[in-house]
Formats: sequence, structure tokens, C-alpha cells
Amino acid sequence: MSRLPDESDFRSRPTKRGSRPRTKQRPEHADAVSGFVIGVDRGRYTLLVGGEDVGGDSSAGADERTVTAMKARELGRTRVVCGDRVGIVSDVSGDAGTLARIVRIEERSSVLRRTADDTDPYERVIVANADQLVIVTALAEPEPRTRMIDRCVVAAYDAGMDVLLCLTKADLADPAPLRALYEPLGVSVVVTRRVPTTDDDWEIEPLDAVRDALAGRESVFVGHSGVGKSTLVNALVPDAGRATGVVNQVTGRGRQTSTSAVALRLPGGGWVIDTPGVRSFGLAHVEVDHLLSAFEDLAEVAAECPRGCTHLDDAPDCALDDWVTASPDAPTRDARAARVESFRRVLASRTGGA
Ligand SMILES: Nc1nc2c(ncn2[C@@H]2O[C@H](COP(=O)(O)OP(=O)(O)OP(=O)(O)O)[C@@H](O)[C@H]2O)c(=O)[nH]1
Ligand SMILES: [Zn+2]
Repeated sequence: MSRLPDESDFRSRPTKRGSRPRTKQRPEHADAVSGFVIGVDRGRYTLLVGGEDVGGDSSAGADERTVTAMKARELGRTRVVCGDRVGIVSDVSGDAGTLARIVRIEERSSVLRRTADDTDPYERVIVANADQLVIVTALAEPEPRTRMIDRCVVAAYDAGMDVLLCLTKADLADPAPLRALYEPLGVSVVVTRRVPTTDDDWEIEPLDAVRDALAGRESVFVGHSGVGKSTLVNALVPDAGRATGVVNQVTGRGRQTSTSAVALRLPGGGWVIDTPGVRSFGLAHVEVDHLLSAFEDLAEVAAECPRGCTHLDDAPDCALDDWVTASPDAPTRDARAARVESFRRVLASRTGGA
């Protein structure tokens, strides 16, 4: 039996916290058809309907179709976002000019959210059910902003998602320093570069490594303007048709084809969820303990900390420091120190702006 969630249901990471939110029974609409939300535009939702579990399975089913829907009034203010699995009724044919009605949102396995800024108590859900956040960062042009990457990592870990750091433009700069900075956080890293194919053409390599990291997963792509995110998404999803490097003559800024998230099917299986509007994460909603639970080894150690320990550099008697000191040998000590330092860096990045 599905339930009707509201924003307050998603304050804690569903996979790591034991307690389940209350369940509302919804016996009506037993005839509702399942859909996967692949786009949202001003109150109109684009859904994929039909075939075998269209969300999880990337291959198109025989009767798969795109359906436009609106939200039923009974859902109230609950937001429907890209990646949601929903139940729809009325005209679900997908024929031109028809409109279905979303009557329920299935339980979400993850919720990526942000606050407008670090003091704003209002959280906004960006994408539901994704299991990986892909942070696209150029190694140069524009220069990488580690503080922003840190904040993306915090948002992903808070959502219970894995992180893939995609370092682009390796033809311009060495990826080693950033790799060293992020691998101790448990982040996977892929590095891409532009290589010339003919005199006036080029391609991105190695695409296979990126595809492998995305296969069978629902991955949300975020990245600052100019990092090569659209170039990468277009290379991965040939018919994506995202605008690349188009500079608006009036504003001087890159133009976007869309400002809300869209889900794009990967030819090899899996989904890319592109988020053109998301440039930063407000992290007011993130709790220290919640973030710590994404670092299982450290969470175990920190269980010995004094009550109310901030776990930061200046925290008196923080058990993380004892753990580093108590290392049996030098290599272990270096690894533990790097891990604690990385955790403290992202912990500190929660406050003070991007
Ligand atoms: N040297 C180099 N340039 C790249 C690489 N990948 C993309 N670019 C270039 O970087 C510029 C920006 O790429 P886009 O894909 O438009 O960047 P974006 O992140 O989508 O930026 P917005 O469109 O503003 O959101 C373009 O001129 C690309 O050709 C790369 O690996 N190496
Ligand atoms: Zn501590």
C-alpha cells in the first residue's frame, strides 16, 4: 500500500535511520497507473508510463509512452519532482492534447534537497529516488571551487546518495591534487579530457569510464556554468539536445534550454538527471549526526566523543583525534589523518556560504 508523503516526512535519511514515517492508507484510486516523472514545467509533469518498471529498467517497454499530467488537488502542497514514481488516473493514453491526474506519490528511496541559503529553514526537494550525485568540475577554465564541491558532497551524503566527482578538461590541468583531496571522502573520481579527432573536431574521452560509473543508476548531474556539463551530457545521451556554450548576447551568460530538472535515458542503462538551475546547495537542513552517518568508520569512533562534541579541529577531547594518534603504523596514521581532515573540511563547509 502506498502512502502520501509530505515534505516533513523526508527530514531524515530513509536508508540509514530506523524509524519509518507514519503511513496514510489510501484505498481510493486502486486503478491508478504508475508513472516516472522525467520533467516538470510550471505545473505540467512529463511522465514515462508503461513497459516494465520504466524508472528502474532503462530499456523502453513495448507500450511505453510519454504522458502529460497535472497534480490532483488532493495532493495539496506536496511537491512532485523529477525522479518521483507516481500514480495517475483519468486519461493515461498519452495521446496529444490529453492530461492525466497525479493522485499519489510513491515512497521515495532518497530525496536530494537544498535550502535557499544556510539560514533559510525552508527546504526544497530537487530530485527524488536518485542514488548518485555527479559533481562535474573543470580542472581549469573555470578554476575548481573546492568549497562548492564540499558542499555538494554534504548535500549528497545527507540525501543518502553516493558521489561521483567528474573532473573535466584534464587536457588543461593535472587532476592529481583534486583526486587526492576527494578520494579520502569516499568519493569516486572519473577524469575526462578533450581530444582532437580531425582538424576542427574533437571528442570527450574516456566516455566508457563515465558510462561504467553511471550504468544502471539514477545519477543527478550538477555543475557550475562552463565546466562542460552539457558537453558531457550530450556525449552520453546523444539525443539530449542540451544547449552547450551558447552565450546570450544580452546578458553575456550561458543560455539554458530549461531551468528545471529533466531525466534522460542512458543508452547503456541508467538515467541522467540534469539540473540546469542548481548551482549551489544551502545546507541549513543538514545535521552533524546525519552527515556523520555517511562516514561509517568515523561514526563508530565518534560514538566515544564527549556529549555535544562538534568534532571540529578545536573540539576538546574529540575521539577522532585519539583515533589518529592511536594508529598502529605510519601509513595507517596518514590514511586516518586524511580521512578525519576531509570529514572536518566538509563539516565546516556547511556554514558560511558557497
Ligand atoms: N579544453 C576543454 N574544453 C572543454 C571540455 N569539455 C567542454 N569544454 C568546453 O567548455 C565550454 C563549456 O562547456 P559546456 O558544456 O557548455 O559547459 P556547461 O557546464 O554546460 O555550462 P553552461 O552551458 O553554462 O551550463 C565549451 O566551450 C566546451 O567546448 C574539455 O574536456 N576540455
Ligand atoms: Zn568528536
